[in-house]
Amino acid sequence: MAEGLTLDDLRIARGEDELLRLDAHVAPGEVLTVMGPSGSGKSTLLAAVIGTLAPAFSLEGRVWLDGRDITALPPEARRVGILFQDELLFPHLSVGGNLAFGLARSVRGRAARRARVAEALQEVGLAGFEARDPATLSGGQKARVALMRMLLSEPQALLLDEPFSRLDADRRDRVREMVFARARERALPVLMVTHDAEDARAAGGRVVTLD
Ligand SMILES: Nc1ncnc2c1ncn2[C@@H]1O[C@H](COP(=O)(O)OP(=O)(O)OP(=O)(O)O)[C@@H](O)[C@H]1O
Repeated sequence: MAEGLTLDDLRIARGEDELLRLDAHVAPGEVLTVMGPSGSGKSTLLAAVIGTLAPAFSLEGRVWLDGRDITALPPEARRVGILFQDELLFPHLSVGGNLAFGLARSVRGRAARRARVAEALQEVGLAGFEARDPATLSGGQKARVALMRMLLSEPQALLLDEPFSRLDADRRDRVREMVFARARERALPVLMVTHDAEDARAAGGRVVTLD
């Protein structure tokens, strides 16, 4: 199997009703945008890829990631990162605590972990924000922390579920560019669900529409 994310004749049904069918390969560094009306199954598709599909649904076909068949793996073993519309930062942890939570176990030792968190904050223009309470951040700052928390877990693919829709227009452009640039640098395949044609245009890749 090729590098990247492959949805190999994926079919999701609820009882007798087929909700969606998709056959697609997303190469490393490429963005595939999925559009479609409300209820067409966009979030359900992402749930199938991260491994959190509700029991009401059945799944056929396979999901491959960098040559591994991840279809039946538990979510934490898949190495797929996701960003949602809501950043979902842990409110009881500091910014640094949120990032340390995401940090891959392979980074060992207190000093090394601290350094990696500091570097991540620096990378998104938030140097020195370790002790801040997430509640005191702007929407764009929260989005950047969520992005780095996800990347620190060293995913091999990135899923985006309307991640920019809560941001105001100005921040949306900057955060979007930051997310796509990081994904390209790390050669991550990206699967993005959105209602926003501007997201699709900025991603620059192929668009599939669910009906
Ligand atoms: N846990 C669940 N159990 C049963 N049916 C569900 C469940 N979650 C969603 N559905 C149904 O599955 C269909 C697809 O839902 P989904 O959330 O994937 O759509 P969507 O395209 O993401 O919609 P939106 O654009 O509004 O977010 C809908 O008919 C929805 O009601």
